[in-house]
Amino acid sequence: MDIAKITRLVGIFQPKKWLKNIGDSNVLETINNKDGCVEILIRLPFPSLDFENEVKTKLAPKVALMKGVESVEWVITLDIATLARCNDAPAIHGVKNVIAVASGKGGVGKSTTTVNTALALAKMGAKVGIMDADIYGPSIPLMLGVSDSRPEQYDGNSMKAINAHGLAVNSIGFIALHDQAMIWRGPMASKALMQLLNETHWGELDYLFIDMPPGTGDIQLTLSQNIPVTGALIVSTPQDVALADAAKGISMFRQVKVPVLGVVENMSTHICSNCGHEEAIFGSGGVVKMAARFDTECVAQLPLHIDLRADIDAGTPTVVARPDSEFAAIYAQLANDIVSKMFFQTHTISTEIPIKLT
Ligand SMILES: Nc1ncnc2c1ncn2[C@@H]1O[C@H](COP(=O)(O)OP(=O)(O)OP(=O)(O)O)[C@@H](O)[C@H]1O
Repeated sequence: MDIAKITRLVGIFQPKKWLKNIGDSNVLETINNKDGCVEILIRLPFPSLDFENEVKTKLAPKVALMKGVESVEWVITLDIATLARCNDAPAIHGVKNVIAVASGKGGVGKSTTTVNTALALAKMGAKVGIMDADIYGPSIPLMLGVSDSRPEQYDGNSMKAINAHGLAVNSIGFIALHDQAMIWRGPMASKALMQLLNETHWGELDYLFIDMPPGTGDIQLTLSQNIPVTGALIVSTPQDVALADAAKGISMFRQVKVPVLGVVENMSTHICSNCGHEEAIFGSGGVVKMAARFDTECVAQLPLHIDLRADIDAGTPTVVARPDSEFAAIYAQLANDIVSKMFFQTHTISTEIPIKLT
């Protein structure tokens, strides 16, 4: 059996599409050969459903047909890269990459999208967390079924993130009464949220999602400037009023040089749970058009469906409650697309010694 040929085959297959620079992160780790039983170890810098699918459908059959190859075992492991943060902001202790999820308008499904996408990414093997920064409606604890929990003290001066469905979670709702948080002035709210971010012991995370407060005011602007964000995801419904606000969100992130990963169209159509009839109650095609106008793209379309609402209200989001559903598949593809986009649109940095903001 010709190991060099297998190496070449894997080499030709992967750097073209999967890596900007093969020297950046060696995807092909080793090939072991024991009497025709080949073990191919691949190390990916981000979780990828697409890569696994292509290995299975395109590469594996070619290797299996090679002379002298009796059997092949593919081992795909993750060694998630730390990517450049906007404005070179200092890192959050233990956190490799930060994804801000924002919406211009409230109630469009930003938290629902955050929770399901984070869970989908965790299912793909990444270590994921969520910080609920939505002072106007901190709903993440409820959505993950941990609203009665409280973060424990850690090290005397920080709190330990709660574990919910395998995610590390902390919420402004755990530490401030809802009515109290809502009336905070801009600087007070931003300070409290930065404290929550930096004084939480997140553990080792590959990706931390930040569920931002809706809107594009002072608080949101200050947060986008101070949080070491790798990329931002915008959520909108296809309705004109929501789109106008989502466009303001894109402009806000661009102003502070945060790369926008794309726009999720939530409540794209309504699917009747009785007859399956699909209707574009908020209009159709709005997000695709708006995203194109702002030189970004619509990264996913989720319908308005009773299961998505009922699952999350019960504290078991759809990705967990119905892992084989079409909705779970859409969130998995969304998670897949944003992490690969982040990887390709920026550069890898070393995991530096983090400096805490106070
Ligand atoms: N695709 C969907 N299908 C059905 N219900 C949905 C969908 N997306 C969101 N919802 C429901 O709509 C309500 C608002 O969603 P969510 O809290 O995620 O919005 P939000 O944008 O985070 O709101 P806020 O502005 O309060 O932060 C929730 O009850 C949620 O369950």
